[in-house]
Amino acid sequence: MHLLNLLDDFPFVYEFINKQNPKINMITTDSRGVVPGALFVCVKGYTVDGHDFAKDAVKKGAVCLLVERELSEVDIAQIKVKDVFRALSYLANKMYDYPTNDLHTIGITGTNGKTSITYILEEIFRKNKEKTALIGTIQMKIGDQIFPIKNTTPEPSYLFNSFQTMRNEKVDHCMMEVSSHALVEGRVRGIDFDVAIFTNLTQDHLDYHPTMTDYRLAKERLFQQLGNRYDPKRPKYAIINRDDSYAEFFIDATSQPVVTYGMTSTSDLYASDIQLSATSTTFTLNGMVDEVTIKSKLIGKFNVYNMLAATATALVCGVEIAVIKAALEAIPGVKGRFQPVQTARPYSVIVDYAHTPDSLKNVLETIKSFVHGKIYCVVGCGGDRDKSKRPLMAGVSDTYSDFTILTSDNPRSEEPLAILRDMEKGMTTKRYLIESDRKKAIEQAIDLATEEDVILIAGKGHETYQIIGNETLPFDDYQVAKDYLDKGVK
Ligand SMILES: CC(=O)N[C@H]1[C@@H](OP(=O)(O)OP(=O)(O)OC[C@H]2O[C@@H](n3ccc(=O)[nH]c3=O)[C@H](O)[C@@H]2O)O[C@H](CO)[C@@H](O)[C@@H]1O[C@H](C)C(=O)N[C@@H](C)C(=O)N[C@H](CCC(=O)O)C(=O)O
Ligand SMILES: Nc1ncnc2c1ncn2[C@@H]1O[C@H](COP(=O)(O)OP(=O)(O)OP(=O)(O)O)[C@@H](O)[C@H]1O
Ligand SMILES: N[C@H](CCC[C@H](N)C(=O)O)C(=O)O
Ligand SMILES: [Mg+2]
Repeated sequence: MHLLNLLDDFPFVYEFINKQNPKINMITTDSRGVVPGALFVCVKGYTVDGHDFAKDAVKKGAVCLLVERELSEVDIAQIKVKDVFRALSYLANKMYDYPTNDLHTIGITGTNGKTSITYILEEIFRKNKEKTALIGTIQMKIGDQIFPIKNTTPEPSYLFNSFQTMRNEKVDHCMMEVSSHALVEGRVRGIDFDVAIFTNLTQDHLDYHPTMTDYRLAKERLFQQLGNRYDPKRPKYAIINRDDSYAEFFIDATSQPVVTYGMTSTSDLYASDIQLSATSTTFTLNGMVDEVTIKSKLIGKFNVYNMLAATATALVCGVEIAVIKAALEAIPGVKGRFQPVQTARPYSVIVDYAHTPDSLKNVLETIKSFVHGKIYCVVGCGGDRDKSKRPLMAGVSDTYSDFTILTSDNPRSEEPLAILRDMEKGMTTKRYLIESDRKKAIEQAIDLATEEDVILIAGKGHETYQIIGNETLPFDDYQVAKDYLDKGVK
């Protein structure tokens, strides 16, 4: 597409510097990804300013810049706007030909459960013989093709480009996690979501959002955006966890039809007769469907909520309940979410991604409901992230497990022991030790465990790295535990 074409109905105030009409092949916010014919968007980041990379971009063949200030040192076309992010989502949407207008897109927001729900929905839609795509914390997937991802919710040029590929590949449903950061930064503006799901809201990211109210308002934006583009053939739905104490805010935030889920009959879709065990979860679905019993391999009450969200979504998308039941009963689990480490030992080791006080509490409560021995919890908190959750997470571990090993998560730029001292403030008993080396911490927990105990290794789930300082080192909780368990040591 030529630049003038891209700009012909540009709805923002702008200044056209070095007016030219080059052909644009792609849009990117990262100079390192520029190819000849690129439009390079200069983003003022938290750490560096993209405007400083404009010259690099030009050297690599960029033919146009989207800027917030005029750059006198380059002589290619520049579009100067007040807010590059706003302009970026508009231009990327147009450049890739409004891909979500023809792609069923499901957005999921909330503190916990987003990744889990994308995979449950993938299983359901695939059982329904559909082609799926998903975007989230672990990866982006189009059919069976896997693409690495930097953020849970990527920035608009990457997103709309990916949506175009999905549309070309005839994807029926794309499920994507929508983080609160993405909503604040406008990464998802212009996406025509068919369904927006709210899972829950509990403390996290208070480094980024000043208060819980700001955090909630960020998440509400997904529901305000729902139905911004009206298409009578594409009805919109907001799927909301009625049991969450913030549910009413999300119901009020949308003017589209609302479907609620929960564990009482006040919800449109609800679960009853919930039976939890170490290897399966059984419950009955009611409300939108005639009583249907589900026996799933997904463990814990929180996963019943995730299955309810996915079921309500699949129902409004027209999937038969028999197909949904078959999928819920088939899905083996989600990587790094309540994932047991395969071992012949007489105790269990579970790897989980709980990195908030609420998710840790849920997971430990679940283990408590079936454990016969003791619970050992290996847990840390990420550096350069919400500091106020550190003592809370340690306190949860102290309350719900028998023994805690406080260790490093991804310390990033922080001193590992300083993070652990913050966590230690939440411990009220002496049933813990501190070991900043995560490998040693996992091995110590295994050394301590005896018959019928459960070790929970929390916080890093699927992650295959550990970020210490500026280095990203290989590290995989599952593999570290498995290697030690397999060594024949006790
Ligand atoms: C706080 C935050 O959201 N930061 C995001 C932000 O980073 P930043 O502002 O520091 O960017 P920067 O490094 O200063 O760079 C500014 C610009 O210069 C560009 N640049 C930079 C270097 C270069 O050589 N050339 C170049 O063009 C960059 O591509 C960028 O466009 O823009 C970057 C590019 O899009 C993101 O990768 C980065 O996410 C970082 C990695 C991050 O950790 N974000 C987290 C907090 C986040 O967004 N998390 C949520 C999930 C939360 C959850 O669900 O739990 C998420 O959606 O991932
Ligand atoms: N519905 C839920 N309610 C509370 N906790 C949950 C729920 N689902 C999962 N969890 C817990 O939260 C952890 C993270 O789950 P998941 O990855 O699905 O959430 P997420 O919302 O994608 O997280 P992130 O914000 O990091 O992307 C799980 O490992 C589990 O401990
Ligand atoms: N999306 C979350 C993931 C946290 C995972 C935890 N392992 C950490 O690194 O803090 C974040 O960026 O805050
Ligand atoms: Mg996620």
